[in-house]
Amino acid sequence: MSTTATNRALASRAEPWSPAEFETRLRAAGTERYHDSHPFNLRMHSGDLSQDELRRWILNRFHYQRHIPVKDALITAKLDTPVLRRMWLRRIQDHDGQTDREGGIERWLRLGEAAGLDRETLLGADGVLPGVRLAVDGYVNFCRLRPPLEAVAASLTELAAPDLMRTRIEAFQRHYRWIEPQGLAYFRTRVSQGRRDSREALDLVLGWARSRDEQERAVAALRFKCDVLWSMLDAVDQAGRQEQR
Ligand SMILES: O=C(O)c1cc(C(=O)O)c2c(n1)C(=O)C(=O)c1cc(C(=O)O)[nH]c1-2
Repeated sequence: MSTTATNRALASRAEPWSPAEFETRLRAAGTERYHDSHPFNLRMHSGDLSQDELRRWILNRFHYQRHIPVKDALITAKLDTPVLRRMWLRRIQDHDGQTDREGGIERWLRLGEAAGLDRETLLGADGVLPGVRLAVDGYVNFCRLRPPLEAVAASLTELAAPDLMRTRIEAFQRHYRWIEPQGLAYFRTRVSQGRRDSREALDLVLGWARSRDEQERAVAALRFKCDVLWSMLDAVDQAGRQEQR
């Protein structure tokens, strides 16, 4: 038996963690390797990114943003009650809006414009780095292939996202004044949306994961998602360093 299979067999026999301990482990998994401590994010927050580096990040992160509603549609299709589907459908609407010219994707396009990137460039996706494409594909396919428990647990990186948004807004206002302030609307909106989304997802995961094996799968899903976000920044960071040579 492989190590993973052996661990699973042992986990399936172990007592489940108490709800409090499970929540503590989830929160720890979501913060230990969260991308707020990635060197690229640290440089962003201390004002050390060049205009090109920040534009490259905005363009590459747009690839992630535009796939969030796709992965949320895959999750919605797995949910088996109207209440749950309605809850998850709202996430798609948050990103896609109810009509043209609204929603999170539109706000991200406006962030790009505020930073001097036109929407055709963002939508054309020519500058999306291979590592970013793979990381985003990895996340979308994870949500396509895994059960709802793991797909929803993967979204729990959002537990830490609202704090990061606030840090980012302050950093942009202080260090990157060349970005027009109305471009920051995306981040402002995500503070409350992220808080609500992560609370809902946490309640689902705490309720669904009954056995120790399920609890461990949820924690592993969250670690995987941290790796997705980390790899995207690795790719963006590396591209900047190559350019400087
Ligand atoms: O800028 C960020 O650092 C950040 C992180 C995350 C995250 O932690 O997954 C999301 C977002 N932003 C975000 O804007 C967003 O809409 C979002 C959706 C999800 C998700 O997994 O469902 N994560 C995130």
